[in-house]
Amino acid sequence: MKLLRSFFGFLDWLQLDWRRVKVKPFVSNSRGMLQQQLPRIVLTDPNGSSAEVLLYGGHIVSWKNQRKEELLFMSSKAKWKQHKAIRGGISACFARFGDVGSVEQNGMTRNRMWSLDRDPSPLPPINDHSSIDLILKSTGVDLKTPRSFELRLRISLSAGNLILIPRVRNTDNKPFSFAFSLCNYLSVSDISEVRIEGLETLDYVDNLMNRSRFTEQADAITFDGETDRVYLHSPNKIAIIDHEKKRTFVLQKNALPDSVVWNPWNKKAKALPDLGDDDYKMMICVNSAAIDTPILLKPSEEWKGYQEISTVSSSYCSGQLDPNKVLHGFQ
Ligand SMILES: O=P(O)(O)OC[C@H]1O[C@H](O)[C@H](O)[C@@H](O)[C@@H]1O
Repeated sequence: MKLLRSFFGFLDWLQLDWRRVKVKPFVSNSRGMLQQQLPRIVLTDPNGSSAEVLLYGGHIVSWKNQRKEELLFMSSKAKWKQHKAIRGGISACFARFGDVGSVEQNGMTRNRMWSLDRDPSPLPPINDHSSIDLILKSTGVDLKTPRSFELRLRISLSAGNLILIPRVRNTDNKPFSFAFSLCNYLSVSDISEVRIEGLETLDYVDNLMNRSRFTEQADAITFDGETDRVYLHSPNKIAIIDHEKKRTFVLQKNALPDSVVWNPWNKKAKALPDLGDDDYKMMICVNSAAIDTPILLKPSEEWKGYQEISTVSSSYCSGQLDPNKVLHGFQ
């Protein structure tokens, strides 16, 4: 009884409808080694899809479709360790991205405890069961710069769609600039069978070549080795085609002009302690980001981004997918 009372008290604190949003104290055993005691929120959609969000890092650790198939990659060696980001899922990297400068690689927002945001204004308050608003305030955060900010993330689940709306507010008395990335680890059947369309002909920064700039020559991005690139001024719609699964992720974005494409391949995978040796075959990171031109915010100003991922089934058409159909035809 005492346990039940504290459970409903916790829901009350979260201001969630207990019939529709579940809060579980443990991360599911089925997600690799992520069995630590981390509060998570489970969003469900009437058609059967679901998403699991940790307050730690505001991290989305699972997104399942109506058929209960997992759409996000989670490392087989994923573990929770204080001050470390979880390898997999979707997380928001704020303030910096890449290993430039003296602050933490890919920002510190992935390894701090976020809270439920009771006042998401000026976004309208959430009145449906498949969304949640999270907030991370700079108070108490040992970040060198920016000093004072509020980082918000709205996560909304609907039939076949996962929508993220990140926002950053400058609560300092002087301007600051920042880089931002939504790091999406997508689950794929076999990286050698994956093709990304929408990034062809773009300029990119190659992180594996001392950040030199190149222009993409291929008519689609395919993978046969380590890849770590920032595609500049990428279109607002990108298709990630998994030939073997006959599934296409359609990634739409706004106010996030760059796209990071990362796969560590075998050598780097072995060097990463929280990634299984063969895990690289089942993942592709396609991040929606603002890196090349940092975002500048004056005091009290707010920046708002947008990302929507959906899946459509795709099939071969004489050995090739029609990129126009993938990018424009499946609405
Ligand atoms: O190990 P992490 O900090 O999570 O970074 C993982 C990867 O994220 C990005 O996609 C970067 O482009 C890579 O350079 C980096 O190695």
